Amino acid sequence: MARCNKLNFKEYPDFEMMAIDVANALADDLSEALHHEDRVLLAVAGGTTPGPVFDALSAVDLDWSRVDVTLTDERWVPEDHERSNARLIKARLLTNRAVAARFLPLYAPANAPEDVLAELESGFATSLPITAALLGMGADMHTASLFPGSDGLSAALAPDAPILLPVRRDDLPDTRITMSARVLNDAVKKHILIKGNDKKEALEKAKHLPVEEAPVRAILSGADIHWSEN
Ligand SMILES: O=C(O)[C@H](O)[C@@H](O)[C@H](O)[C@H](O)COP(=O)(O)O
Repeated sequence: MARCNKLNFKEYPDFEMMAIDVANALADDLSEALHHEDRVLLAVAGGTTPGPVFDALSAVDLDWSRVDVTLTDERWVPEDHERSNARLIKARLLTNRAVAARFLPLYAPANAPEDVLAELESGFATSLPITAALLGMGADMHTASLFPGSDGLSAALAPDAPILLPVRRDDLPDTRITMSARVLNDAVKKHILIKGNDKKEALEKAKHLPVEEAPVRAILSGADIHWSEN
């Protein structure tokens, strides 16, 4: 993999090739870990970019019955809501061969995440650390729901942060729940999937900013960055 300013940066000629390559990389991470672990944990971002990765990954032949699948973050909306990441994952990833995987949700019916945080975290009691994480990034340098300027960010960046935290910012339509930076960064393998020149430039900029302004920095160390222009 080519190195770009010390990041493990891989550039692809098009998004389709990138999606297939990233799906294969995730499948390799999981298969390798399944040789020596009873169960493995895959954590994936939602949003608009990773759908084609999920399509390819869901068709891979591996022992999905020993795979737990969760989200790096979620919108605090019911699972049938159009902005629900769980809805996306169930439609695009937990299908085909991957239908045998076990889903660990970051949402439970309650008005606010604070009401059910303990219950949600208990789902991870025996699953952490994350075996493989597929993360995205916004042009504002957020990753998962670690948003610059949000309520909850400094707690989520703390070295002793809990597994899950609520995050709010006035301009976000939903309350978010996110895995803490500590838990995401502890993933055995981290893949960051980004598309477009604006995000490539944002990533370059992030390396020179404090983590509070560029939260993606918290998970960059050792991560493989996968980028295509279109
Ligand atoms: O559920 C989410 O929205 C995320 O986990 C979030 O961090 C996402 O990865 C970025 O916002 C990039 O989103 P896009 O892929 O839509 O650009």
